Amino acid sequence: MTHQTCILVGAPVDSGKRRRGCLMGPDAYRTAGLADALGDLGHTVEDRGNVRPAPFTPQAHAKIHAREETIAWTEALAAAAETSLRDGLPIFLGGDHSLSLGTVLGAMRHADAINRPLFVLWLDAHSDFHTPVTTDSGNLHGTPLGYVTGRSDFDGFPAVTRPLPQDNIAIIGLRSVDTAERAALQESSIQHVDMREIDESGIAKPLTAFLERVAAANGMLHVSLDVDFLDPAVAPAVGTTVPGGATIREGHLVMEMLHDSGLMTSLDLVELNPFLDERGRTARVMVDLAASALGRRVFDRPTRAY
Ligand SMILES: NC(=[NH2+])NCCC[C@H](N)C(=O)O
Ligand SMILES: [Mn+2]
Ligand SMILES: [Mn+2]
Repeated sequence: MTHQTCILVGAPVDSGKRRRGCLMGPDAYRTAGLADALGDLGHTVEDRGNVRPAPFTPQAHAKIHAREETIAWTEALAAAAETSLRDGLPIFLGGDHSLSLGTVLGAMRHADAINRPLFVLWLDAHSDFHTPVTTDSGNLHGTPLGYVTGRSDFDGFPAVTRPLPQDNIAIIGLRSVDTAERAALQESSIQHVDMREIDESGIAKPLTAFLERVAAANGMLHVSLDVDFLDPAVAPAVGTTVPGGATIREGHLVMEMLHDSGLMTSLDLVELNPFLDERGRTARVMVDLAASALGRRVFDRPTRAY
């Protein structure tokens, strides 16, 4: 695809779980050379710096960690997502996965405004489909898909007036799903692809099926890439490692196919915890994956029509 305006939006959200460190993510991506990698592909790159939440008053909760802070981030990031989507292809530099409560909400508002359906591709070991009531951990990074699909009990968060249809979501890479999430997911019409299915059929098959649905609906496509989608052997800098994840090549194949499809309209890079990294190697892997999603390739291939 042709040259795009890539807008880097720092989202140093660290409130979605108890282990600190994701707030350093945006600067780790900058240090690992994300802007140059995209610029080298011929794109215009605009770094808008980091979003900041409006002031909030923390309250004590028996169960939910940092609820008010996460609400403030959700509002700020929804606004940033809506604005940046008007100007180009935003890449949100996380930050933990609770940032996607905001980025997906903003993408939903933008899609509504231009009257196109929004689709979401969730690349993750986890389904992040909890609500503040079903969560065992109290960590809101496990809830963004619950929130945007309109599940109940997100009191105090911006209202989700037109929920994202479950049919418009695919989760690929699953290998850690809590009991309450599993029940809800199996009752839902979310396309959910676990590691076994990837092992048996290859990752391209379920991804192709999803991209065909996006293309047929002339959809916008928000991609949310959690570091723990990858195997911890190749991407150790994440607080919620689960063995048996995607290989580097599976990660690149997904990104290359996304680029070939021409469908991706926004991207989250989430859960990088530079405090847990080994000399920046996970940050560099994530930058390389983003570059593949924006057109870096070994050889040109005939484009596949979806
Ligand atoms: N974005 C993530 N890394 N989510 C992990 C969630 C893990 C677990 N399901 C929980 O709710 O606590
Ligand atoms: Mn996640
Ligand atoms: Mn995860």
